[in-house]
Amino acid sequence: MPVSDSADRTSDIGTDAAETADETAEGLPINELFYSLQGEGTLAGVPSVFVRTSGCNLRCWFCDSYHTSWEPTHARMTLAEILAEIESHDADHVVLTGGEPLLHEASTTLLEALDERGYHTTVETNGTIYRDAPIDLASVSPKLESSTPTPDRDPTGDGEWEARHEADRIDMDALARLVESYDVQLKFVVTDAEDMPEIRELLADLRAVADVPVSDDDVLLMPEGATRDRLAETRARVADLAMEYGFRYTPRLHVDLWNDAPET
Ligand SMILES: C[S@@+](CC[C@H](N)C(=O)[O-])C[C@H]1O[C@@H](n2cnc3c(N)ncnc32)[C@H](O)[C@@H]1O
Ligand SMILES: Nc1nc2[nH]cc(C(=O)O)c2c(=O)[nH]1
Ligand code: SF4
Ligand SMILES: [Mg+2]
Repeated sequence: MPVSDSADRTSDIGTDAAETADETAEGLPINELFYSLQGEGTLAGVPSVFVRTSGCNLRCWFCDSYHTSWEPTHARMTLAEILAEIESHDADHVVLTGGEPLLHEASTTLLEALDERGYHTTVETNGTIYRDAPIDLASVSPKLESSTPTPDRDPTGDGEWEARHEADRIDMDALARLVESYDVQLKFVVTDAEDMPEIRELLADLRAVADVPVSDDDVLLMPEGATRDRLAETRARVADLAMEYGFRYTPRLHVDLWNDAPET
């Protein structure tokens, strides 16, 4: 269902502090809600309902969900409306994504309601926020230095977000709590070999602080690219890097199938 044109659209939200419990009653800012195939990660190919919240605490220059981060637009939906829309599709997997879905306290309430109804839940998160919720797969995509919106790569301005993004993109405590609490896949967006030393350092730091092992099997390299043309430039290089380093490769099936169309 396209929800981005709804009349109750409000202005900018969710770019600063996490939302409070008071706001839970008002539901969630939803950019889009649609049925598709999971395009990324270990569940690639699984029919799933996607719930995309709006608002993000980071600003990756390459963000393929521009209208949840750089220019957030949304309709607020109550949890009852979201659940009814999910239940109208014949799927047992739900993917909660964004934007950054864990900014919102109400994401926990939604996940609890989905769990009660027997859904498998995947949460797509940048790994900077921990919440205690029934999450079957935490699909964590920590952001590398190559994601930072430097002035030459800023899609809207002159690098105004560079320092804040750089300061906030890794929170080792939140990452450790996520890997300790949930089944996790660590899904790194990779462009070329320059990304690899940082991935190895991040894994070493995480393994030093986390109380559970972090297997290379749970580390996925995903080619950077929001369009078929861009993926054609990055995917073979990233596949080679996965083989060289012994990590997994994940495709972006939805980009192959539907390019950059909304609600896919
Ligand atoms: C839009 S994000 C929303 C969830 C969360 N904010 C995050 O970044 O993980 C969903 C997924 O798309 C990935 N992504 C965003 N832009 C991308 C791009 N241009 N190429 C490849 N992956 C991208 C993110 O890394 C993340 O795994
Ligand atoms: N088909 C499809 N699969 C996805 N897996 C993760 C996505 C996301 O944006 O979080 C995504 C998405 O946007 N579309
Ligand atoms: S963290 Fe996710 S939603 Fe936020 S800007 Fe980066 S890719 Fe986009
Ligand atoms: Mg996507």
